[in-house]
Amino acid sequence: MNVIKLQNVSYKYPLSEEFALKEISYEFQQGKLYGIIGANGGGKTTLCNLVRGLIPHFYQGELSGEVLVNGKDVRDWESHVLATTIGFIFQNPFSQISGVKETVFEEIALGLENLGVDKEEMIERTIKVVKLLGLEELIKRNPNNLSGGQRQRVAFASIIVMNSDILVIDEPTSQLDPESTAEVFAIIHALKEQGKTIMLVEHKVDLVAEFADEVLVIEEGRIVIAGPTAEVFAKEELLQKGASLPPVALLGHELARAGQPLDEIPVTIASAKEQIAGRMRWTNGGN
Ligand SMILES: Nc1ncnc2c1ncn2[C@@H]1O[C@H](COP(=O)(O)OP(=O)(O)OP(=O)(O)O)[C@@H](O)[C@H]1O
Repeated sequence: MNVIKLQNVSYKYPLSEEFALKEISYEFQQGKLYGIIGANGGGKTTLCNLVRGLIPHFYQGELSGEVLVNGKDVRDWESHVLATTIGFIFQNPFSQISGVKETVFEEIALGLENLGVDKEEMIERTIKVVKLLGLEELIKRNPNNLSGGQRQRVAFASIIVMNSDILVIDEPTSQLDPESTAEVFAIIHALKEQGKTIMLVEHKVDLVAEFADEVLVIEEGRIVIAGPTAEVFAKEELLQKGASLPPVALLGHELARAGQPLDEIPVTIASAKEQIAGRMRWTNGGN
């Protein structure tokens, strides 16, 4: 079942000459993780803003085509209802903390409090998310005194507690160190396992290759390549589209050029290891 359907969507920001999105059509299926990649200024954030209803509810501009969320056009959704249907996490962990709460626990519960959720239920749901993300040690801390990685995990908790089935995540690790990045991807993976539909804008293509079911490459407002992750990253022409390839895929292409092709272009480390180990067994057997 598709939860988001874009049909021939074009969009131009107010006062802008150029369309930021051009004739975009794609269906996002329930429970899948979609990696969105491409060069800077291609339109990835604009696509996120469209799906979460900021376009056209906040940004006016010129919008044509259909944008359906759970079968209903974004133009017909009330923006506050759409905001709880789609959870949104963005790149700057520092601007995602409200600044009005003194403990991490209260910060995570804030969205539920704003919705007027019953206190007992609010505490119960917050405790569940704290446990899920292993944030027990942080709950009494002041959210304003956390590191970037800790803030991003609290931002995820604040969204997860709302129980949205669709999550739009825009470059969540761009300001994080490798350790915090790994923690954030573990959370994203767990959310996918729970059946959430996830749109993830991410420049780190090796992580997209590990976790995404499908990948969309966006260049100058158009989807130029899209499909199952292994198929998309096997295409070397991605490099001409302003996107990069996971290092193992580059290795696969190099080996093919050197006349030693693997059975298929690997896009994950596991697949590369398996194929290279298989090749070594074969070589040793041949000696
Ligand atoms: N509020 C705005 N008003 C006018 N034009 C905008 C606005 N926001 C973005 N744009 C333009 O729309 C185009 C797409 O921008 P967008 O931020 O969606 O790209 P992106 O792929 O997310 O880039 P990045 O990887 O740098 O975040 C760019 O040409 C950008 O200058």
